[in-house]
Amino acid sequence: MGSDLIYRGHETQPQADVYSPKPQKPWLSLSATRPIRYMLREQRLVFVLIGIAIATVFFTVLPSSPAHLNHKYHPIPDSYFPSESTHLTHRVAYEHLGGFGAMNSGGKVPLGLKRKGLRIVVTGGAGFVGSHLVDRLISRGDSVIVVDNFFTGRKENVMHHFGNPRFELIRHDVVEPLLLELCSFRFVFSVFFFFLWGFWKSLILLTRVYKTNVVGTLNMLGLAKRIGARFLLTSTSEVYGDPLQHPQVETYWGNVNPIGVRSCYDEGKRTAETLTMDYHRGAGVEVRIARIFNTYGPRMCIDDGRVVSNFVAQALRKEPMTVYGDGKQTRSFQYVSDLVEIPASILLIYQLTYSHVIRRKAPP
Ligand SMILES: O=c1ccn([C@@H]2O[C@H](COP(=O)(O)OP(=O)(O)O[C@H]3OC[C@@H](O)[C@H](O)[C@H]3O)[C@@H](O)[C@H]2O)c(=O)[nH]1
Repeated sequence: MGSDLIYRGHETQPQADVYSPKPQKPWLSLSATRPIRYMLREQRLVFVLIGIAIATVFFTVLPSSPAHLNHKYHPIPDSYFPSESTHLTHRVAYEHLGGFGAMNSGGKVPLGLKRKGLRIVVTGGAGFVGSHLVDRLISRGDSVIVVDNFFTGRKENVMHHFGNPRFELIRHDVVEPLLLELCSFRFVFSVFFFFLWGFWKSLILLTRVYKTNVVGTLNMLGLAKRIGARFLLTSTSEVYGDPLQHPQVETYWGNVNPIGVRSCYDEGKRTAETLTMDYHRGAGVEVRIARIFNTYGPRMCIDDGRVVSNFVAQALRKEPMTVYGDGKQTRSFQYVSDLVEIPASILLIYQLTYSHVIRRKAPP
């Protein structure tokens, strides 16, 4: 009976924790429309529309790069290539926008930001002109890989860059292929093979001059093509040979003796120019050719046989200066630091819409 005294009132209480499913809501419930109603109520929609309008104006009305950079192909102007090349079209710098061309090509570099350095391979970079170019490139913030076999180049010309993380030196002869793996970078190549008459005078070395200019240029063009780099050939005024026209303009084809004593250099550079233009026309490699005239300055070899070094050496030894021939020949001379401003700036000119032969020559 005791059990009768037990309170059993709870058995009659409603079961609060019994599961009772909520009624199904329609698919587009009130909670789903709540943000919309909020936006309408708070007039947020106006701000959203204003934002979209600003973005539209920014990305469509204002071009991301200057109009002249939006063209993919441009004819080569007649004034530079009066032969069959005038009818050809070719690629231009800003097609390589994934690489170094992207750096300054769009005109949208925020004010105050420094230019991103280029990655440049300079062959012959330990030589007279090459080392001055390397100095110039490093000083403006570029990264440089010098390739040199030290035939005429000297380690002392670039030693002051040792330890700089933006400088590398490779002992290599460009006559052999250079299998650098440079994926994801866009390098620029400068090729320096200058003719030092006092040095290259034996038969074996004269044939070597030709081979270096031709096979070396071919190898470097192949590398430039493989990695999608811009290529600068440093050519020479000697492609005009013994010119019949003064001053020489880019459209003048020269007067070269193919069997002359210095023809290995003249013809070697002429072939190098031919190869450069063939890689441009046939493979779309973007190229520059700079025809450099008589250059002097620090790091010249005193015995390289050129007129400035010869005269200086003879003056220092208090010997008479030797004037070859009738002495009526003329030259334009330039100081090396003036010269290297030109290739350095060539590499930066993204606005150039055609490959360009640039003849660097001081006024006579
Ligand atoms: O002792 C000398 C040396 C040279 N000369 C004359 O001086 C003139 C200049 O001769 P250089 O040997 O200095 O050089 P060049 O101007 O012919 O070529 C030079 O400049 C262009 C570069 O591409 C060449 O690599 C470089 O040799 C020539 O007419 C030469 O006959 C002399 O009268 N005396």
